[in-house]
Amino acid sequence: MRQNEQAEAVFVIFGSTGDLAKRKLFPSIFNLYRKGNLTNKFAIIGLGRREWDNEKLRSVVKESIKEEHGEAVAEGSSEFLDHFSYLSFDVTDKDSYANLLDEMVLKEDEFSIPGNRIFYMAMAPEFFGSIAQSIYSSGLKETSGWTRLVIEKPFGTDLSTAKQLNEEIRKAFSEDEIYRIDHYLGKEMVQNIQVIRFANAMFAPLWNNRHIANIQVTSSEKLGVEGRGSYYEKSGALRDMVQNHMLQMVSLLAMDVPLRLTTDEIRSEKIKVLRALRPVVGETIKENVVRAQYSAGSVEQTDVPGYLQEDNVDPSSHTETYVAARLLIDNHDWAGVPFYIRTGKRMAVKSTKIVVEFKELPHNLYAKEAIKTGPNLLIIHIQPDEGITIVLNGKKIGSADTTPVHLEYRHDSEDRVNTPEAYERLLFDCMMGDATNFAHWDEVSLSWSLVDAISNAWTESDNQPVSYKAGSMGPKEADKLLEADGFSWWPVEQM
Ligand SMILES: NC(=O)C1=CN([C@@H]2O[C@H](COP(=O)(O)OP(=O)(O)OC[C@H]3O[C@@H](n4cnc5c(N)ncnc54)[C@H](OP(=O)(O)O)[C@@H]3O)[C@@H](O)[C@H]2O)C=CC1
Ligand SMILES: O=C1O[C@H](COP(=O)(O)O)[C@@H](O)[C@H](O)[C@H]1O
Repeated sequence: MRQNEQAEAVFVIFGSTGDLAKRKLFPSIFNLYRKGNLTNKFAIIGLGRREWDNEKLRSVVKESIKEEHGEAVAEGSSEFLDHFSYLSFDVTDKDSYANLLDEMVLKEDEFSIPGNRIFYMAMAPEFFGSIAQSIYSSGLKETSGWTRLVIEKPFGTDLSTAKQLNEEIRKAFSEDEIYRIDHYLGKEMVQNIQVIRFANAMFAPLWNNRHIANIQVTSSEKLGVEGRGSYYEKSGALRDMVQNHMLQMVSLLAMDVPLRLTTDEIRSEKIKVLRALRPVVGETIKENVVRAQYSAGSVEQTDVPGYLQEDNVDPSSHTETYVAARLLIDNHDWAGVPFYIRTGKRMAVKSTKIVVEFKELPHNLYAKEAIKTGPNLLIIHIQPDEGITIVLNGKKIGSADTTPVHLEYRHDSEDRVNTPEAYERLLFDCMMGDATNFAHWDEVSLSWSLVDAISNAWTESDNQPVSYKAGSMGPKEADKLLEADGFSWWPVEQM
């Protein structure tokens, strides 16, 4: 994150009494304040239907600070908490917006804020369009400063609903005022993908189908649906993770070198990748996508129910909790290189990792029948550990044999103390007007097209999810996906 830059704005949180605000937004805003990335010229106006008052909101914010930083820091946060106020507010009631305008003007005056306004939609997506239009029609955008709209996921449930939502918000905000959150784009090591690729002479020339055999992107979770059964039933892993986080990582891995490190140039290269992704349609679904659902099992020695036994889940549901896919990019650099992605809930480990497997040398003197050399790998550890590993072949000490040598760089705990969390980084970028790590509409619409094609092919072929045991690394069908190409998943557990 850039140092010595400070934001001055009123920040309106629609849904400030909810889970996201408490767990992610309040701690992130506090961290920005603590690090000096907010001046005293800021105010947070929290909205929700509950009959809270300023004191109640401040006590919730204080509690979230305490959970992250402990009692002493929370006790010393009163100056920060003074910037928070609360309005009981029903987003469907037009009169509420007039009260909000009064409150904003009051706060701008109190904290000498130069009219900059951020509207953060931390609410159920069905409200996004109408809130944006009410912001516009109630004059909340008429200010001497800038206005920005931050939108949480999910951005639609398919291409058609996403288009409709986009049209609604575009009536009130221009594309460059809209910040569509994908929190993976705020993760330290996701942001590092571009640096690793574009700032290293040892990778840049090799980053193509002449030298790379395949790329594997895994995001596995130990958690189940955690009380979000009704949302997840309609979403499944395909819409919940693939449409956004997984395809964003694929586009960062496959994008061409941008002309400059500007928002427009980077986005335009990412968009080209999404345009070149081969749609998985009709019969090709069977060889390219695995759809699965967890059955009862054990995660960390604790018995857990299967998906069908979770609360608010239809006991005969066909919703997938796991997806693995082979994606192909039809362009000059990537033709013939499979990008394998997999994501699932209730798996053996929480791990997000990228493994880039390089092609073997055409003539390797050391690759003899008895002595096998392995491929070179670049592993990007995104979470829970952060860093990179490069796997090379070296000589086994005292022997003529070769052995894999791991060169590791992991962020140690000292580095990580001051590492901003994804939301903190993204909030700061939004305040600074940097939309690079937010999804442009073209990215959203292209990824929905790909996901809709998969979803339609599943429906047309009456494809049902296969089963995997909770606590495993997914179904055997996902292994076969790679075996068919002569590859296998690199383990993400011990790497
Ligand atoms: N929680 C998370 O970890 C994540 C959440 N998200 C997204 O963030 C958004 C919010 O999620 P989350 O915080 O979990 O949801 P919650 O259900 O916890 O909170 C919903 C919020 O919306 C408010 N609300 C609902 N209806 C109205 C209304 N008519 N007028 C005013 N306020 C209303 C609620 O206030 P009240 O109850 O006081 O009316 C509450 O503050 C969703 O889009 C979700 O997909 C994305 C990633 C992660
Ligand atoms: O967007 C989402 O992401 C989380 C996983 O995020 P992570 O940062 O913990 O990897 C996932 O649990 C959730 O279902 C999904 O909506």
